[in-house]
Amino acid sequence: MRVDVVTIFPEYLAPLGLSLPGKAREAGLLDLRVHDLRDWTHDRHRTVDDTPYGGGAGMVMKPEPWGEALDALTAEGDAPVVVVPTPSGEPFSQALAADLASKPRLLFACGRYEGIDQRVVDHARTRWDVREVSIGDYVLNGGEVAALVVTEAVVRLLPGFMGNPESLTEESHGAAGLLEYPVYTKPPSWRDLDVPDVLFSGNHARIAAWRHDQAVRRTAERRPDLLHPSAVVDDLEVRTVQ
Ligand SMILES: Nc1ccccc1-c1cnco1
Repeated sequence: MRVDVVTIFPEYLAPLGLSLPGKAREAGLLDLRVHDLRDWTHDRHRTVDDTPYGGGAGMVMKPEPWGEALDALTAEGDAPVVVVPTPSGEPFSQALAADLASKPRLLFACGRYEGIDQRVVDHARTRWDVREVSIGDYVLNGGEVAALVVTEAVVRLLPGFMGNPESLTEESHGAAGLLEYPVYTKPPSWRDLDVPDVLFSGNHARIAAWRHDQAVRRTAERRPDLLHPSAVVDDLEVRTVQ
């Protein structure tokens, strides 16, 4: 997969060179290219923003640099899915991560200030698959953090990336659609807190059943919205109030 990130803060994306995505790059699974939007400006101050039409606080990112950047970056290679992080976007989810992981190329357009001139997105939609994506209902200063989040969630799903793809099924929001069960390691007792006996039983069917039950209970307690209405947890019957 090729991932292009266009930003006025390229150094913000440095963490992508570390850990998970870094490993993916070494393995040749990820071709990551970070670009400075100001490379597509032509004035002495390398201007990327201006005051908003209609008045109001803050500045808006000018369309011209974005148009030139997208033109230049899409002149070669696969047509990208253009991912625009924005608080007004569709909520990012594991399902969306899986969808994006199936694409040959992503191009993140990271906005700052009060946002990018709407015509950039409108024009991009005439040429590419554009996904406006929110990583949550809170305010950030720009799209770079969201690009880091989405890239990590997508890259770890690439075939050949995770050493043990089985773990993808049991983690929170994995294939099982549940939160993950509690995990333990040595020592068997720590500050008077003991590891559940079932995990020492050696009975793999019993351990698997206990883990599934813990995952369902935890999901019912913390995220009943993830459970189907018909799910029943022992004496806990999860109902949705219509
Ligand atoms: N708040 C923001 C400001 C700029 C670009 C993205 C965001 C964002 C994305 N997901 C939540 O917020």
